[in-house]
Amino acid sequence: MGATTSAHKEGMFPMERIRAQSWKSVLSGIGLTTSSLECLLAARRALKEKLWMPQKSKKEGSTSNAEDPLPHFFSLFLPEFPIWSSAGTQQLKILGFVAKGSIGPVLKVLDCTKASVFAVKVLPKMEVMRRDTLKQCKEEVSIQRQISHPFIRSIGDSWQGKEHLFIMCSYCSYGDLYRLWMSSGRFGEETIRLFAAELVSVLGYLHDLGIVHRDVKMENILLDERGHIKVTDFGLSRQLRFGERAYTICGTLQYMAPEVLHGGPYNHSVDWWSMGVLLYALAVGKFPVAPEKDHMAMLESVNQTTYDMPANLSSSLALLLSELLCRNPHQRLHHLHQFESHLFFHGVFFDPVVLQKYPVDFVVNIRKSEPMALQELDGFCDFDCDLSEVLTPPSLA
Ligand SMILES: Nc1ncnc2c1ncn2[C@@H]1O[C@H](COP(=O)(O)OP(=O)(O)OP(=O)(O)O)[C@@H](O)[C@H]1O
Repeated sequence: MGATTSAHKEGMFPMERIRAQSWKSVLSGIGLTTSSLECLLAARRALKEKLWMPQKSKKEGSTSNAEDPLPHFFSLFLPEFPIWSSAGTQQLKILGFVAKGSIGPVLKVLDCTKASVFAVKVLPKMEVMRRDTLKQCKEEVSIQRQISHPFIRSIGDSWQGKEHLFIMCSYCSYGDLYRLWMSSGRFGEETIRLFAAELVSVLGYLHDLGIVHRDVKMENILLDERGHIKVTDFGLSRQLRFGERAYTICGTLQYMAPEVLHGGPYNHSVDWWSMGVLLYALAVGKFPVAPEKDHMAMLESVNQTTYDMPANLSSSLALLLSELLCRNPHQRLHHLHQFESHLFFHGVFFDPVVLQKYPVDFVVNIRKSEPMALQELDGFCDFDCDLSEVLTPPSLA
């Protein structure tokens, strides 16, 4: 549900942006041309031959390849993804398959040297290139390395093998908010208040650093073993200097603010709109505006729909939702002090230490009765093997 999209065309007018969607222009946008992609593929083929036929090279009397230039298929992903030898991953034991990400699977692993469990996101390099998400993957790692917050999933390590990129981070045993919402339906206002306060604390922190997340949605909010949130997926995030505006149509259609759907200009306020969509769905059990086939139709729908505010919502929550789902970004709530003084948050301290003090009973109780199922991965011994052969088709479909 809710696929993430990005137009990758900052600084252009909407119609130009749409016309410029040919794959050549997309490639040039990340510094790759058609011929450089061909070079890349050739380099990859040559590399494969070299790596997969070491015996043959030795027999033919080839010397050490230590002076060879770094093949493209490695250097493209540096420095965010350093090269690890397979020996480097030997202390990692794969415990199971967690979920299917948009590009590749997420695995649960045990780091035997630290005796701790992590999640490893596995991104096939060819798929990253094919989908033009190289910049996104590198951005995800570099932004996550700059930030540290109790309600943001921390990144442990990132590296590359022959075929894949790997991002290792703290493991969130209760899955994501979307799965919880699907299994439980509407949330009570106490739980919404806590999640909303935690999310306000994260977005306030990011915005103070100039970072706009641009893909706030239930699937990108993980839950730790005490039920607290861990915001993830910084692949579409961007740092905006003071007064700077963005223009890229990106994010997840149903969560996009009208000014994003319009093609900008927009700023950090778009994250507050997305938070409004998310809280509305948690409280009401459905999205404020039904999904449409593309961003033009979605914009029309967002501009025309007057969303229902069910009578059973408290007036303070209804007020908060309407102030977040405000089409005019200048009138939308966007300052921490506006939340601190809001009726819905009466008595709430926006301090992560205080917010984390108690486990979130609602989450813990649901997860106790419905533990997360992990698919076992028999025979998965090499991190860099062909994943499609190891994972059964239904989970990767
Ligand atoms: N650290 C983690 N602990 C537990 N589960 C995780 C973790 N990271 C990711 N997941 C699970 O894997 C899913 C996909 O992860 P993630 O969102 O990082 O991948 P993605 O490829 O960026 O997907 P998308 O672009 O669709 O958001 C998450 O929705 C979540 O269910």
